[in-house]
Formats: sequence, structure tokens, C-alpha cells
Amino acid sequence: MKIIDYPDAEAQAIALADRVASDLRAALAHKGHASLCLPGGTTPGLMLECLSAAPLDWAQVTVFAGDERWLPESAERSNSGQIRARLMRGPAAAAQMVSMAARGQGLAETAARLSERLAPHLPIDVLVLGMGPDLHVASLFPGAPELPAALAAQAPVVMALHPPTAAEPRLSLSARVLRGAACIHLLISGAEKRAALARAARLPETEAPVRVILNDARIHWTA
Ligand SMILES: O=C1O[C@H](COP(=O)(O)O)[C@@H](O)[C@H](O)[C@H]1O
Repeated sequence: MKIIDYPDAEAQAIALADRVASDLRAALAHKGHASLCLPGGTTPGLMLECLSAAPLDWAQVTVFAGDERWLPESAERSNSGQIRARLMRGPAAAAQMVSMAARGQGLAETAARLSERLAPHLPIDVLVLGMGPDLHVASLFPGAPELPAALAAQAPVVMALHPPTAAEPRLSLSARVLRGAACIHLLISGAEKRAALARAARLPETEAPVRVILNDARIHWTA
């Protein structure tokens, strides 16, 4: 595992934002446009704010969340809502954002619509993920009845999942889409997640979905 230790959350956020910006610049230089997939949850807020100020051709970048809680974007815990509020400002406001949040259609219809909408932006150029202490990544949760299908090689781009441990249904990019990203960063903090990560290496993907990207990810950790 490639783990980079940072002295604190600010240093971690600044360094990762810098790294993501240079990954995006490389993709833009190579093909003129880029896709950026981001995590939700409590960890990435500061990194999103740092990234929003990065000088790059944001108008050619398409941004979306790797997963979403089945909530409207206005809900405090919406992953897309957080990305819009904390990334889509300053220079980054010029980016195109595809929201995964609930808006009118049902869960399955939304998963199908998003699969079509995001397909032209694959493979992902730059993927940043978080991880739960239960080793879920995006919304691939251990114990979700749909997890085996989401891990399968022919899974759709976006899947609806009903993890028994989550407060609401989820939408998530499937494992094959996460695995296919060109640059993968895992952003985590705290001793509990570091210990969980060490455990993950000995578990199958059904028990440790983070394993889907573990071999290819740069892991950015702070206590
Ligand atoms: O449920 C989720 O959890 C993970 C980790 O969140 P954190 O609050 O522990 O940082 C997050 O990466 C994911 O996007 C989110 O939906």
C-alpha cells in the first residue's frame, strides 16, 4: 500500500488538492477535457475548498460524486450538495457538474439515467474516494444485498444499493468504474480507519469493498 502520512488535516487537504490539480492538468494537456470524481462525507470539505482555487481550465472538467445518499441536493448530508457548495466556486465554478442527488425520479430510474449521463466521461481521469471504518468505499457497503452485483465485471455504471447499515438508500459507481480510473486517491483520517485499512488487505472484496482500488490508490492519511 502506498500510504502518505500528513502532520495534520490542513497539510493533507492542501497536498491532495495540489496533486489532484496536477493530475487534472495532465489529463487536460493530453486530451483537452477531464473527468473528476469526488467523495462525500465528513472528510473532504477542506480539500474541496483548496481545490476550488486551483488555476486550471475548469471549463473542460466534468465533476461528479462517486456516490450519493438518496436525498435532495439541498440536504446537509448530500454528497453532491457538498461538492457544489465547497468546490464549485472561484475558478472551479466554471466546471460542469453532474449531480447524483434525488430530484423527482425514482431510485432505479435515477441510477439508469446517471449511468447514461456519466458513460461519456469514463474512464474517470481523477478519482478521489473516502472510506468508512466498515471498509465501504463510494457506497459499496459490506452487507448491501446489491454488493455482489456492484462488484461484478458487467455491472452498470451507477447502481442503487440498500445497505442495512446506512440511513437511506444509496447510489454508487460500480466497482469496475472505480477500478478503471486513471489516477486514484484515497483520503482518510484517524487511527480507526488506518487500522481498518490494515485489516482490509486480508479480507475479500465482499467484506472489504475498499480492496477494489487498494492496489492502485495513493492513500493520503492523517491522524
Ligand atoms: O457514506 C459515505 O462515507 C464515506 C466516508 O465518509 P466520512 O464521513 O467517514 O469521511 C464517503 O467517502 C462516502 O462518499 C459517503 O457517502
